[in-house]
Amino acid sequence: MSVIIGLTGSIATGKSTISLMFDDFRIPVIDADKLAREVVKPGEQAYEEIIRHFGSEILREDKTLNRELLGEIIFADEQKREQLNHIVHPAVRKKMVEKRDAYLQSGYTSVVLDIPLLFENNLSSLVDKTIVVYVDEATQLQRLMERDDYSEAEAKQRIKAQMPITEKVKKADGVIDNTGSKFASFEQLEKLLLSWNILPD
Ligand SMILES: CC(C)(COP(=O)(O)OP(=O)(O)OC[C@H]1O[C@@H](n2cnc3c(N)ncnc32)[C@H](O)[C@@H]1O)[C@@H](O)C(=O)NCCC(=O)NCCS
Ligand SMILES: Nc1ncnc2c1ncn2[C@@H]1O[C@H](COP(=O)(O)OP(=O)(O)OP(=O)(O)O)[C@@H](O)[C@H]1O
Repeated sequence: MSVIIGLTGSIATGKSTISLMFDDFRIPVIDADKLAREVVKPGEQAYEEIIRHFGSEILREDKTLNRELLGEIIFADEQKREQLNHIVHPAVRKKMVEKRDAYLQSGYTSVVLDIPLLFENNLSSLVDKTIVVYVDEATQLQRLMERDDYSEAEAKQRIKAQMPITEKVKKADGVIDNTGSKFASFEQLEKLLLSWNILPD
């Protein structure tokens, strides 16, 4: 029997950090953020739609998307964020399902979908179990500011664009508290997978 794991959390709580650890269990990970970058490459349908909605000012000189500028726009304006989500999310979802099914067909019995907005977008039906990567809000803010060099205001704006991490914890089947060391988080992941009887493929 196969198990699809939905890995989520809030911005900068450590999803990517935990997702790398699945390598040790030989469980493949499908990264929604990565797919969201692929579907907006020049020539893709979502790329054309973004230009129609946001204008060609949203492009860099080399015609690729100016992600920094688009981020500034959509995290400051909920309506614009919804417009972008409406363009990008269906394409990401389609690619995720295709990749998930390809892994299952090739014999993997466990697959991870790393989806930042899993609960916001009601995507629980795509997975069998959910893991939320948690850190307290002060740690989240500090790690986000350090990683992306954001001001406190910029970081808070991005945190506010998602469901609070405490709400996500309530919805999770399993929680990894990533406030401590990466090794402590790895141990929690290992324990969780064993408790679900998920062994390396
Ligand atoms: C606005 C964009 C261009 C900014 O790009 P940038 O390279 O700076 O950030 P990146 O894509 O690495 O996202 C970083 C984190 O921001 C958060 N985030 C991204 N988009 C959103 C959104 N629409 N709503 C809430 N949080 C978001 C996620 O936690 C994500 O992990 C980009 O985030 C984007 O295209 N967002 C829309 C697609 C989306 O929702 N992606 C997230 C999951 S599919
Ligand atoms: N246990 C930890 N101890 C110290 N730093 C950590 C730990 N886990 C993650 N970090 C750091 O915190 C930052 C955020 O982690 P990461 O990029 O994995 O978060 P994310 O949830 O994937 O973010 P996003 O939602 O933006 O994709 C990174 O700089 C990472 O190196």
